Amino acid sequence: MPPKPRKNKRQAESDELSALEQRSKDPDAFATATLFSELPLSIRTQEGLKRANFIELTDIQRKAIPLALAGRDILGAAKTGSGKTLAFLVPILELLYRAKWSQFDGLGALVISPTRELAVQIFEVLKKIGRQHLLSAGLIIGGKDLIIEQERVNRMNILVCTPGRLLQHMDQTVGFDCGNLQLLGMYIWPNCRMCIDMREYFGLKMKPALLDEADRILDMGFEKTLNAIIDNLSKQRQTLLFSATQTKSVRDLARLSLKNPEYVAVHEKSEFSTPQKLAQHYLVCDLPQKLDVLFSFIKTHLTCKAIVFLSACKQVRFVFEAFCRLHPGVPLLHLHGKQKQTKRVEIFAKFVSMKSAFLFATDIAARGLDFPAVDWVLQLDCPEDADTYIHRVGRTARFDAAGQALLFLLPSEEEKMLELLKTKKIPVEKIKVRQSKQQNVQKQLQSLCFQDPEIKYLGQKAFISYMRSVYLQKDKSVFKVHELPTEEYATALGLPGTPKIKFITKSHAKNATRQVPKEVEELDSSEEVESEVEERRLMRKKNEINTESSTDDSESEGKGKGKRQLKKNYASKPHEDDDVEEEKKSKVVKPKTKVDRMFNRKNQDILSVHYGRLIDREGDKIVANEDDDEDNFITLKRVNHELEDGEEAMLPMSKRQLNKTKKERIKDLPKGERIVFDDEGRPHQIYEMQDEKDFLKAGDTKTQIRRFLQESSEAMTTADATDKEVAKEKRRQKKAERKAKAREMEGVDPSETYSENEENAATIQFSDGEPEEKPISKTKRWFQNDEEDEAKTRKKKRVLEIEQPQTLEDQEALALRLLGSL
Ligand SMILES: Nc1ncnc2c1ncn2[C@@H]1O[C@H](COP(=O)(O)OP(=O)(O)OP(=O)(O)O)[C@@H](O)[C@H]1O
Repeated sequence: MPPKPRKNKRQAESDELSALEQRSKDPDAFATATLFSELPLSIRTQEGLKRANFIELTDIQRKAIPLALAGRDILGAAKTGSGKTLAFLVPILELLYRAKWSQFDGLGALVISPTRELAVQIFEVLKKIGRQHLLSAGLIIGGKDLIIEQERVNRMNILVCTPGRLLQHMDQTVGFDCGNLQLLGMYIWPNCRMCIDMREYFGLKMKPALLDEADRILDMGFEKTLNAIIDNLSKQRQTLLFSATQTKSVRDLARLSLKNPEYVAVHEKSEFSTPQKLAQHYLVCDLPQKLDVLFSFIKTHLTCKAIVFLSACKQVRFVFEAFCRLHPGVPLLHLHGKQKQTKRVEIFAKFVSMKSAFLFATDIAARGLDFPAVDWVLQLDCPEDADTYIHRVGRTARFDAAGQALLFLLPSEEEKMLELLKTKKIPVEKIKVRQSKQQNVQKQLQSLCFQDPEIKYLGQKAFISYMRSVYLQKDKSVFKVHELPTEEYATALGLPGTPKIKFITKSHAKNATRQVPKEVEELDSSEEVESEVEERRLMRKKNEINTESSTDDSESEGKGKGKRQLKKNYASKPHEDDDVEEEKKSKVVKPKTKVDRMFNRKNQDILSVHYGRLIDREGDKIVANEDDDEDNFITLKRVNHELEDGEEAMLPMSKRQLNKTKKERIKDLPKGERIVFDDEGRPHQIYEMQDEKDFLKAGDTKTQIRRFLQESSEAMTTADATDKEVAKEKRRQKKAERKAKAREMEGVDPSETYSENEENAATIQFSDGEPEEKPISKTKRWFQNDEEDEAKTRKKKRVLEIEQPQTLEDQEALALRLLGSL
């Protein structure tokens, strides 16, 4: 008897699996493979890859996939854009398929991504190549409906997720079980303190797991999260770890953590660690000229697609908002960690789909994200280190494409940064800006700041954020905060004055007067970063006119002495505030008038109001006292240098306020008042006491009491009469309605008679100037005629007058009459 076709199919599948199993045992046999079709992959995977247009293997894929299919742990290193995602997604699909994984086996593979964008991206690739498989896959990232996820998560075989959300499900979702997990994929980025934690995790706790890209973004909070996640997972896993940067850390990871891992490094023929088709340039430019050069670049590259990296969210916001108002002639976008997740994903998708656009971004966009066809990567602010540089430029020249990169360096950064790049084998070529092509946007920015307090506020925050980011950089040989021309930079941003930045409290002043600390870690928690916005130039002008002295200033001068001393010691000459210097030299307190103080206060108000009103443009979140660092979840750029919450003064404050302690400031806050509202909604103080003299003007107390009683009783009588009238009217209306209803029941058209309120019973239409009364009636349909109307009325009028039956006989008679009438 011939076998049933279904059995045939099953048999064929099982034959295929055993053949694949057999072929996978010798990974060396695929050392020269160039196509996916040459690898021992199932027909389903082959089909998925073909449909997604993945035909040829990249180097890392050729080396890593056969090893992973043979069940080996892998530590891979390959340049950005070299196709590492497929190098771990293909084995996930294949290994689960070979294990005949079904919906009843639960979760088989987990890919943990540090950023939601990256998770979305991986999931998209997985969907493409896995469409022929019967496995279920889900994306669980923060910012989505947890309940919906909870309903589905238990049915998934592969999950791509972010760590926080995964842990949430582990804690809260009933039945969520990772005990059967075969593969764990994770983006762990070395070259940071997280790597040290990761080494411990993998070295001491983890058995083979599937990992992808080691790097930096994970924050300290992740340490605990990861710990908790790992505890929940099964111990039977396979590890594949990939990194774009071949750091010692990755090798350490291999030595310490994995059992006999294969170290797969893809060294292209070129001796450089960045893609061959990537042309890399740098230019040296003074800080105040940076925006001019950037704007000129945009104006001369209107058809390009580019990413501009800046060091802080607030800088991104300022440059984006300001440049949007300057209308450069190309779409501008911005992406940073303070935006809501949905907005970030939306912007990401928008930029992906655009042909020409400039995206201003923080390092949130530097790693892992695959923006197709990016022509240029500009680094307006110097990257933290050479690895960050590699990741940033890796957003262009991806896979087979060509790309260009331009790094902006300050004169003080040039020498050391170039050294760093050289040690990492990154070839960069110096270029010069053609002065004839350079535009000056300083005047436009100044006028923007003058017209729009929001822009001014953002500019001030951008200034402070930039300064802070430079100050917090670990490599002080590259980043020299004291060499920055602060005043010129503030002017270049269009600001009317230089926001004052002090990096230390009075308590720290004595120690700090000697030298600038080399490492920021040395500073203890009492360290304070203060920001104060001063309209110095305007104030100076006003002071010249008016010479009235002010006690306010002398006070703040005295109190602020320590800080100024500090400033002197910290800041280099160009950084020094001219006004402060002048004041010090003359030892005379500059006078300030009442008007000046009012102006100052008024301006502060404007800023506060605008700060509060700052638009939630494109989903940006503005949180008071928030840090400049990226999204808490994904980044902690310099973990050890984190400033304490609230250290940065967000709202502009007067000097006197700044010199007060927190307690004193709270004391100064206005006390609340109790207010009562009358019937008309007018506010009144709870006790409105009148002055006695004024009170007696209206007569003595007794007379006033009598008058009050009389007036009150009169008012009450009038109110009583009105109430009665209203009640009477209501009764009359009700009566009329009842009567109308009764007539209707009797079959009489209520419009034929006038009710007591006859004017309400009919609508009045005007024709030929004469009012004409027309009874309300339903508009006739197109198929109705007058005869039908009459018939209806006749039918309605056939009402049986029935007397209430008293006895059984009466009821019988009534029944007969009713029957007879039908
Ligand atoms: N075999 C292939 N054939 C064609 N295109 C490929 C292939 N492998 C990867 N790509 C494409 O190359 C680009 C980069 O791939 P991928 O994002 O996996 O690189 P990566 O090494 O993970 O980069 P990064 O280190 O920046 O995260 C993607 O657009 C991807 O679609």
